[in-house]
Amino acid sequence: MDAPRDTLSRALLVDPSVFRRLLERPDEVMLEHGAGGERLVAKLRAILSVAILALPLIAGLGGAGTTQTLVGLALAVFVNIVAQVWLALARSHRRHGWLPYATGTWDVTATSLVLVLLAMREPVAGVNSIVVWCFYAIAILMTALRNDGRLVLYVGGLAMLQYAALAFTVLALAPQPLISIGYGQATLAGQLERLLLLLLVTLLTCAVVYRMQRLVELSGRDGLTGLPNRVWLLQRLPRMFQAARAGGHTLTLALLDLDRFKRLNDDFGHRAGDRALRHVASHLSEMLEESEHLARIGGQEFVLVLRCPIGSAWERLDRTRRLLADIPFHPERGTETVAMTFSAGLAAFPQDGSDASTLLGVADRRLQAAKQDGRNRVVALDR
Ligand SMILES: Nc1nc2c(ncn2[C@@H]2O[C@H](COP(=O)(O)OP(=O)(O)OP(=O)(O)O)[C@@H](O)[C@H]2O)c(=O)[nH]1
Repeated sequence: MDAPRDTLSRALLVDPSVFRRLLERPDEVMLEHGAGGERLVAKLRAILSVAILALPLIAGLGGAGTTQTLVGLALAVFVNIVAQVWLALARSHRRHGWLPYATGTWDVTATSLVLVLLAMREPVAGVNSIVVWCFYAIAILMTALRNDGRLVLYVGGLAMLQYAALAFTVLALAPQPLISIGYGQATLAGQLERLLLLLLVTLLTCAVVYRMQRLVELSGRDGLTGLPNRVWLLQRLPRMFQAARAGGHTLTLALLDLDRFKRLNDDFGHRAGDRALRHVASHLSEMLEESEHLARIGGQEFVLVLRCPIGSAWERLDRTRRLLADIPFHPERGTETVAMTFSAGLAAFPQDGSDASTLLGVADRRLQAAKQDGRNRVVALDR
């Protein structure tokens, strides 16, 4: 399935993995930011549509016929109504996955329709107007605000297809040569250049979206262990809670802190401490099941999000604690082994709280109790 995509991306001198990533569904946080981008685009469209109302009025004052002015006015009102509908949908609380595709289709098709109207009056105007043609490029560029590579490729592809159909129809049907004082001469080479420019704008917009996705991804990773970090966790937790509520299942948050980690750093140095953190991270990762997460939220602090009730979470984590303590860790070559242990506090969603800060607060209280009780233990209940 990937072979044709890979060939295409190689032909465009793009790493196939970049192309594949652009065709993937962006993660929830990117889509959430993209919904904000959709609102911004909807506002811009609404403002631009109001400005379009002035065009038939100016034409009327400039001597255009009454019918022509009224038709222009009716079209401008229609454009405004549609813009207001898009704005209302973009502002609604529910996120509509189809909305960016519908508005992208509208932006491109509205541009094509204006060019068709121009071409009906004067063929060369339809294919040589710079101002109207630029709206294709604007429609493509605006997809960058929605953070979705699939949308950029769709809108860019649609713009190229519609413009190619219009340009070749006009070139084939209109009397030659296609020339006018206001719009110059329309040639096949000129039209191919315009299509190439649309392709370039699409690829550049793809590059912007890809880089943005990479930046978001990097900002959510811990450089030492490669695990998700605090930012990642806090952004995703509300969605995880929503999904748990919808599915009617319990989640357990575990806040873990390595025991006497300062001593390990002091005795063997920071590099040994870093290796210990990676050692613990890889061991904790092994206990995760599907749709469970492990994040490093601070120096020697980790959070586990487990998809099970607090009782089974306690059993699983306590088993992991005992196993970790039994695995020999060599802080340095030739030195004796050190037992790595941790203390942890658990909190259950929705029983102990229904938001991240409450649950982390409860888990922290229990973690502190575990430390006070002598460390190397998991606490699931308040004393
Ligand atoms: N090597 C290394 N050390 C870190 C990192 N982040 C934090 N630390 C160290 O972690 C240690 C944390 O020490 P404390 O907060 O006093 O806690 P502790 O020694 O683990 O003691 P308890 O939590 O009470 O068991 C400090 O020495 C920090 O310098 C890191 O990324 N790498």
